[in-house]
Amino acid sequence: MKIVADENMPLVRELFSPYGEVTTCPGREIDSQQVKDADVLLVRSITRVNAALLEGSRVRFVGSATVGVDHVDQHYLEGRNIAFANAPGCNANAVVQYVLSALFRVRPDWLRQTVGIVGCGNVGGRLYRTLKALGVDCRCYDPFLTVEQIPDKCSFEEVLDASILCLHTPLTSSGPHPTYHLFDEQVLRRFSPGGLLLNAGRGAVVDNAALLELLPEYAWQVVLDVWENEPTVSLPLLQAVNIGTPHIAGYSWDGKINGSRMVRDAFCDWLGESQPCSSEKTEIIDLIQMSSLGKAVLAVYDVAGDDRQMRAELLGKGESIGMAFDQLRKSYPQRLEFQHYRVRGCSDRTLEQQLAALGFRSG
Ligand SMILES: NC(=O)C1=CN([C@@H]2O[C@H](COP(=O)(O)OP(=O)(O)OC[C@H]3O[C@@H](n4cnc5c(N)ncnc54)[C@H](O)[C@@H]3O)[C@@H](O)[C@H]2O)C=CC1
Ligand SMILES: O=C(O)C(=O)[C@H](O)COP(=O)(O)O
Repeated sequence: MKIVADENMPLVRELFSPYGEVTTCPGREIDSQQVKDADVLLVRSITRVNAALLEGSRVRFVGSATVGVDHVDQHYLEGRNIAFANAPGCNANAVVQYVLSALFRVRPDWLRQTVGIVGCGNVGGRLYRTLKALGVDCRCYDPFLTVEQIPDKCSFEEVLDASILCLHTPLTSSGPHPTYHLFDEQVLRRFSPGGLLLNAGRGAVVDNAALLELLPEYAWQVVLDVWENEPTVSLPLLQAVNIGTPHIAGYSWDGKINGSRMVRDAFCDWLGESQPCSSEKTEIIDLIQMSSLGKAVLAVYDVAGDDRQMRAELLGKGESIGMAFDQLRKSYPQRLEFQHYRVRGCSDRTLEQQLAALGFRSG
């Protein structure tokens, strides 16, 4: 069996070589020539999977080690009887931890403010439960969920009244509630001046040109992990935001490995074989002298480092912005999630409980 895979899918050789011959290449270079005699195609979000790529190939299974599926023409795959699997929820912890880091970095007193969450699935729902455990006032907009699923469900108008807005929707352009440019000029103008807007869903959920134009007037704080027209992001917008990162919110090591494993497991199901079990030991790192929640979060993951690197690599790059953006993602350092950290010697009971709510170990 011939398996063609994005080289940025960690452990792909270890996980898939028991089933066939694995060839890897950069995701943006996967083309119809490379896949024409492949049986299996494994991608991440940067490979467009559609008729142009697959027509005439013998691909029977497509796996995407991602949550988002806007790069995959699932309708085409169904029509051609090509099996498809993605990795729902694989990196939800990573994105929640990115959000916490960004909030502590940009607005240290955010715990006392109202946080609006738009899109309350694996990421937004986990963020909601984490914030509730910390006692934060939340309101949630997700037209596909019930109030039983999300007790603080509210209308779109109400979510726009929050002082902090976190966007975690997929990118959709059809259906009853499409998200493409959901935050267009008119909607952005309804968001409180001085509010904090964070987008870690998909870039085009926010009209980036409108955001850039309105920013001076509304003095929002802005955190963007995702951008319209990635990898060619708008440099004026990067300069205008408080935190800008190269679509790495979900890039914890755990999240990326989960993605690869979930696709491998779905592939085994498709083959009708049992899923191999993994017996990996969790690496534990000790943290000491953590006097506050913000200190612990930023000690483990400080989003400001990713922001600095993005500015250093992209600003002044001219035509090679896209290459620099992709390179930052490809060479992203190993980032371990909070569950790998044990906080020692914490004498404050409330802080200990809050750390536990975020997934830190105690001991
Ligand atoms: N920045 C990054 O690294 C990452 C970005 N993502 C993006 O974030 C999105 C969300 O991830 P998950 O929570 O894991 O997906 P999910 O599929 O579990 O949840 C998405 C939620 O958005 C809701 N939704 C859909 N349309 C909506 C609308 N018009 N208004 C409000 N809510 C709407 C759905 O009902 C669902 O509950 C993904 O589709 C992906 O595009 C996901 C992981 C990492
Ligand atoms: O899972 C998703 O959806 C994401 O946005 C991923 O974190 C994107 O990572 P790549 O697939 O672009 O490496």
